[in-house]
Amino acid sequence: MTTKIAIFGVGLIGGSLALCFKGKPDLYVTGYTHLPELIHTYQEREVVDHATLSIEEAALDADFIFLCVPVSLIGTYLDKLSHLPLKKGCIITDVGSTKASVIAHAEQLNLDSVYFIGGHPMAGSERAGVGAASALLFENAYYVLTPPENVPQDVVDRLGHLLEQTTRAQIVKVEPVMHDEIVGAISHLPHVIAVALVNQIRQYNQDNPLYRMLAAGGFRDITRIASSDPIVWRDILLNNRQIILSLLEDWNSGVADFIELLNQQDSRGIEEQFEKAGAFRDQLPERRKGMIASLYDLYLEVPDHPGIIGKITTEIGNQGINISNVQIVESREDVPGVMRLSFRQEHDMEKAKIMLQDQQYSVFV
Ligand SMILES: NC(=O)c1ccc[n+]([C@@H]2O[C@H](COP(=O)([O-])OP(=O)(O)OC[C@H]3O[C@@H](n4cnc5c(N)ncnc54)[C@H](O)[C@@H]3O)[C@@H](O)[C@H]2O)c1
Ligand SMILES: O=C(O)C(=O)C[C@]1(C(=O)O)C=C[C@@H](O)C=C1
Repeated sequence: MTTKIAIFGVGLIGGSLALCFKGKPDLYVTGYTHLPELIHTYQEREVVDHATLSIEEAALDADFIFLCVPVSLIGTYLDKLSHLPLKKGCIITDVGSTKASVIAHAEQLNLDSVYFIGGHPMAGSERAGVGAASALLFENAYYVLTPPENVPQDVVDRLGHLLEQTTRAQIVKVEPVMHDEIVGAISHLPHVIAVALVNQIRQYNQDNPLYRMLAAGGFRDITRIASSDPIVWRDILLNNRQIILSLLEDWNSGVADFIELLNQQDSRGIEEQFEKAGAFRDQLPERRKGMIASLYDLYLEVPDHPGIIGKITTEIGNQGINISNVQIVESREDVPGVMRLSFRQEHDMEKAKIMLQDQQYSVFV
């Protein structure tokens, strides 16, 4: 019998889940979007079996519903679904980066013979949208589930089994408030710090462009996540604000400690900070999945000619090479624009590189 899965919000996470489910025996994936223009994109990229603008069409006969929209919209869609005659036994879950408020919202609803189980895959990227989706995103990552006590174990197992089989992630159960505290510290706080740091340097750079020019590995390593989606992160930070505010107080006291060490010229104290941090960081689990490696990037300088982007992408497409994402990284009047082409397969990137170099483009990986 076919298991029907509805995905609301086929972006980075929803699209990656869709790619994990699609094509597996007896699974049928429907993608819901509120934007008509995205229907075509989903079909073109073949991420779902069917795409629709109708909540009812996606949800009414679904066995599983995944809410993969920004955090502030999860409650809105839960409300809408709670008024529909969903299939008996349907499991609704979400992928939101915060859990306590979502669970509290679901508990207030009168869900009749359907279940809500909170979820959060601990994998992602600074990229957004279906173009960045990858079937490999969750491989070996932890996938948190926060099942309410009144949901029977066999129902939780049904969701866990589907996810383990298709995403190859490892399921872990965590209580919602503890989830928000821990994820606040290891994910939300780092995003705030990265953004504040980049904005600090951005201001210095306004007076002296050497800042950006000389920025090397250290700055890039600590700031990748500063390029994350503003709407997704606005929602996460506002939703988890009490916990993040308290974490920022601790952060301030860590900064104050450093100021003191420098004021005192405390060499041993500074060494100790690095020693303690290094010892802890070295114990982090090995990278557990292919997140960034799931996309292979090629950069090329493009002259400022109308239609140049279409020309390049069409020529690559004509060679049978699949591009996963296209982005203009830089466009100023006095320098050529830099175009980033992302590929899911390394051999696609290599083929495109050779083709573009043959055409005298300046290409770098
Ligand atoms: N980005 C990450 O690294 C990451 C990791 C784990 C979980 N999450 C969570 O996953 C969820 C989705 O984030 P994402 O990174 O995939 O973002 P995304 O921007 O790539 O995808 C969001 C999707 O929601 C859709 N959407 C936006 N407004 C909508 C509306 N009003 N109605 C219906 N659909 C709407 C968008 O069209 C898009 O398909 C968020 O709740 C986020 O907290 C993100
Ligand atoms: O690797 C990244 O780019 C991410 O932002 C992934 C990340 C994280 O902070 O680790 C971001 C948000 C999530 O909810 C889970 C994972």
